[in-house]
Amino acid sequence: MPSIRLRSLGGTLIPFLYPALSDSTLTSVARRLCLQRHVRLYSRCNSTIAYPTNRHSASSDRSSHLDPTPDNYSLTPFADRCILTLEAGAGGHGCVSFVREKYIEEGPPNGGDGGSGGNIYIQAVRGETSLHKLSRRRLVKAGRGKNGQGKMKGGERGSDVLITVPVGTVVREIQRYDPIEAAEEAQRRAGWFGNGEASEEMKGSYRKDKWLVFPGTMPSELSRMQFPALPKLRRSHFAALQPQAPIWLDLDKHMETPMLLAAGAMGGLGNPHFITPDSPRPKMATRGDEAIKLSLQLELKILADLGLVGLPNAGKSTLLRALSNSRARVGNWAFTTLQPNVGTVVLDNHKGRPVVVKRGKDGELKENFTIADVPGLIEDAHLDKGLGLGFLRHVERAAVLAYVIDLSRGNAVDALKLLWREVSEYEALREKELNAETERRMVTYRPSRSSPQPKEEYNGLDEPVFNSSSQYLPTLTSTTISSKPWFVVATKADLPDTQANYEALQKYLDEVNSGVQPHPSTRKNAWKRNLQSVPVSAIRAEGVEVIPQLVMDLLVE
Ligand SMILES: Nc1nc2c(ncn2[C@@H]2O[C@H](COP(=O)(O)OP(=O)(O)OP(=O)(O)O)[C@@H](O)[C@H]2O)c(=O)[nH]1
Ligand SMILES: [Mg+2]
Repeated sequence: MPSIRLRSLGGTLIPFLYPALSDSTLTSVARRLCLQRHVRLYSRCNSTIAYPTNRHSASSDRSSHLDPTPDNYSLTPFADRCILTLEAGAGGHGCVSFVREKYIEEGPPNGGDGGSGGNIYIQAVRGETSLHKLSRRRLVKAGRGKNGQGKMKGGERGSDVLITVPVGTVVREIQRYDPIEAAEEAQRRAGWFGNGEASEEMKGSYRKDKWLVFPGTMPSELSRMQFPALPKLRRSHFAALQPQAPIWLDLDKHMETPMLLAAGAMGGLGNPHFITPDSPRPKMATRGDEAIKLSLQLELKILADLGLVGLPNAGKSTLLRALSNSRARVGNWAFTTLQPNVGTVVLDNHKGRPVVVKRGKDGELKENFTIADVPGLIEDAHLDKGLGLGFLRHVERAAVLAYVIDLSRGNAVDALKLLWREVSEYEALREKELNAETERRMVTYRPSRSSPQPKEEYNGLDEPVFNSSSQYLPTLTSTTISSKPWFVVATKADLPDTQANYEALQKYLDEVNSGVQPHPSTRKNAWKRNLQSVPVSAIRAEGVEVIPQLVMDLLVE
């Protein structure tokens, strides 16, 4: 089949898009893009794209992928925020039991200890993409330890629970109830904790919530029974592995092993623990401890390499389909996309030489990169109009941003400025939020494993303790949006009368490059090295070939 360089279809010259630009201007665009390779790509694309006479035969698969019917899409349940309550496992009760054997009339005590409660772990794993399962679950409880049994049998440990989350999840603590800390606090307030010993008052009293007695003990007998002092509060040895309170984790990497969030409580003590010379057959055991409860907020911020930002109906999802195997929904109306879509662009198709080869910053050969497509932004999105702003957090952490501009709808330069205005507003909002959060974290309340304070120093107020060390503070900011590398994808370039719009857009970017025009974000440290616009027809997959190389070049910056 002959390959056709220029062909008129519906008044549009194909390929590629703007033949007027193809010889002189295109070479200069390519130079601007530092894309000598791309010229090859362009020219290869020009010389190899061949349109069959019947457009719908050979290319029907491809075109139906890029211009699908509105119902041809895959929709996976998605949630990017959720609040979870975690309850580590409570401890099992200790057992009151005695040896019963022939010829041993009153056997010694042999009640086993209760098992400790299960732990709750978290792990960020690559395969997960959404928090929807957790948002439905709301309460996560680890297993309770089993009770101890006779013959000195200790109770089994409660079952652990593992929460798996997508890579990119940020975990923040909202509330915490630590029974040990609460008990220590209560003791301190009551003045029992002067020298770390329980006072005489605590001895001899029966507390239903702490003690278990031999079954069948009569109330009258109970009142005569002498109870020893309650054993010291114990933390499970796992508790040392819990993250520092208040929890703030940024799980931005795949984790090989789970991380402990909440350790289970200790089990109660069996009756042999309470043997004294005066009471060789104690009829009491302690109940298992209550476990820690945490309320956490989980927020997913997708970690894609390229984020697509654009007005509704600009063609973002079509572009994503053209670059990857994504089945994002496409439709000729605003807000077709209601939740973020992530697609993966495979650079090495494993058919001979890789299409694009680049080593990442860490020297690792990159075989693919990911693209996040989010709902469109509209004017005044920062005033909570439309959907896009709420979803901008998913492109906030993308390494490179692509502003997708529809060339067939109004002035492309105005559209780009509008997008930047909204993105800048979002950035300002985020900065405020981060500052407030940093302040909040600089003032932390008494850490959970604090040693009891001497009585005279304790003034009875819940006074915040200033945490002068910042070593536990995680890095709060990723790169600000305006300082990320970015470029413009000018879509729908196949439509008539779009060429002038594209030229004006590129002229504007050149002027920003050279400093004649201010950066559209109006920020000081905004990125403006080699600003470029790439004209494409996503619906025909024309011109999109240069994007992977361009992204890879910018990723290494
Ligand atoms: N002619 C032409 N039409 C396109 C092109 N890209 C997208 N379209 C059409 O533009 C319409 C909108 O495309 P989408 O990809 O859904 O746009 P979007 O930016 O994802 O829209 P929202 O999800 O609503 O923000 C669809 O009817 C597409 O077929 C293109 O390059 N050329
Ligand atoms: Mg879309």
